[in-house]
Amino acid sequence: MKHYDAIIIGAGQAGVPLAKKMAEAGKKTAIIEKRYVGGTCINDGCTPTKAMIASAKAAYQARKASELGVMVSDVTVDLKKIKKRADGIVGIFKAGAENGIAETKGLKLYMGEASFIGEKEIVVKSKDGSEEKLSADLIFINTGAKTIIPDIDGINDVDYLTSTTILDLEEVPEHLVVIGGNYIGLEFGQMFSRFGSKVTILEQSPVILSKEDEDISKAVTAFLQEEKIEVITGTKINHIGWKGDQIEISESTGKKDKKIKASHLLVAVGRAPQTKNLGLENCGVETDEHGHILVNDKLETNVKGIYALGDVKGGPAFTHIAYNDYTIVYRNLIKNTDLSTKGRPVPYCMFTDPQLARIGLSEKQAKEQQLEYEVAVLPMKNVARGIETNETVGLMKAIVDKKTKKILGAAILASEGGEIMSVLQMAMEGGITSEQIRYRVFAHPTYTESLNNLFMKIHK
Ligand SMILES: Cc1cc2nc3c(=O)[nH]c(=O)nc-3n(C[C@H](O)[C@H](O)[C@H](O)COP(=O)(O)OP(=O)(O)OC[C@H]3O[C@@H](n4cnc5c(N)ncnc54)[C@H](O)[C@@H]3O)c2cc1C
Ligand SMILES: NC(=O)c1ccc[n+]([C@@H]2O[C@H](COP(=O)([O-])OP(=O)(O)OC[C@H]3O[C@@H](n4cnc5c(N)ncnc54)[C@H](O)[C@@H]3O)[C@@H](O)[C@H]2O)c1
Repeated sequence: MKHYDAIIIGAGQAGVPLAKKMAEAGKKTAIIEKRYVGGTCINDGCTPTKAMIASAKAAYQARKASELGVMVSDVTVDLKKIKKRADGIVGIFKAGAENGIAETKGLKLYMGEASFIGEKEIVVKSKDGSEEKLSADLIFINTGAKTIIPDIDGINDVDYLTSTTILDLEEVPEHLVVIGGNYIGLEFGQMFSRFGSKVTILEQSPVILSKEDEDISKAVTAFLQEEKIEVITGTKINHIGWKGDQIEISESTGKKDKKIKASHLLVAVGRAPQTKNLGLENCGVETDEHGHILVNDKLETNVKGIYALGDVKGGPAFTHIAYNDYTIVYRNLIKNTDLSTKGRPVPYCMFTDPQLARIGLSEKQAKEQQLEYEVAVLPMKNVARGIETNETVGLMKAIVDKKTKKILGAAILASEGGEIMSVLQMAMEGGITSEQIRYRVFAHPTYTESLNNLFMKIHK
């Protein structure tokens, strides 16, 4: 059995940089990957979807170009070409991650599926059937998550798509029905609508984006409906089956029963941690009832020397959180810091157009916590930059502590919302108040400049 100082299971957003840094710090390190180096983000998540969303936006803007006095006729979409571009970008990013591993001295990549056979012992099973046993003093689990297939009658009899397999389509679906009205459902739903599909979103909660404030959820629903996307909420799907060459979805909303026929069905109801086949019973690492690995705020499991990072440990499932997990674990182990995940900001951005970017508390959460707060709202139709660029859909909203005027949270539903939100995140981290932002000088005419006007709602 080969012994290492450190083994990383999963070459995802935490695993790759952690493996490189551990090896550079002089630790004999192995990283094991069962599928593609780079994990979900690079291969089937952020990278291909954001590349394809850029194509969808180009199609949308070309159709709207006449509003800006630019005449474009016959906008057509070539999904094969869009896919080729996205695949090309994925290829470059993946090769970058692979080369980074190959060029790091003291780091060995094993391609195969890892599972525990003892507390600090692992077997790697390769696709060719060969097996190798490894052991290490430190083990880091970064195995990510995969699509949940809900327990709906008949679903396994039809050819449904997931966020991974939908990336292989080369023809635009005639009618795409999406189960789930959150990040994946809405990003793909709007993308394919802009490519030319009829799109229906089916969400079981009374609203889409049910964790967000009501005004935000309503505003997103409104712009999706404006683009002719059908949004059905409060639905219960009773059965899914074939009807000729179409997929038939039988659902009830309230007392109304409906059958919807679709050429394609996308399942986007969340993701589950990849812990089932890890043999955790052999090392004693504990999980919660959903299979997420239980960790403390230093990302240590209940077994000394075994850590879990990224999606597999539950909580917010974003690339930047997985990456931040690596920086915490690495610095604590190698740089003797005492960092934790406690109180770290959790920004996120849904890449619909306009983007929905969030940081800190929502109004709903501020109310639940019985905080004394004020709310500032600025519609994008009142933002100079938005008017000039013809991007007037959405709103900026901030929650401010009534006494200290510190920003508690923000929702920026705007073109480049993610960038605007990051400015507010920095203000929150630096303790800059809403009153200071109200009077700060920002370059004109930028979206950020409108933060003056947003906080004018409070500091009149
Ligand atoms: C369609 C889609 C779009 C997304 N868009 C965004 C976005 O815009 N922004 C954002 O922040 N996040 C986005 N996400 C989420 C983001 O991709 C994840 O949060 C992120 O990839 C998590 O990183 P990770 O390192 O925890 O896991 P992953 O990146 O999933 O990596 C885990 C790796 O472990 C490997 N593995 C699993 N089990 C084993 C085993 N037993 N042995 C060996 N290897 C194993 C897997 O093959 C995988 O390569 C998106 C996700 C999806 C699905
Ligand atoms: N831009 C981004 O940061 C981004 C983009 C895509 C994905 N992601 C990550 O991917 C993860 C998964 O995203 P997701 O959208 O699949 O999951 P999600 O858990 O965020 O949302 C799933 C939605 O499906 C609904 N749902 C569940 N069962 C249903 C049913 N039977 N019928 C109808 N609706 C049902 C839920 O109510 C919920 O609204 C998220 O945790 C997110 O962090 C992030």
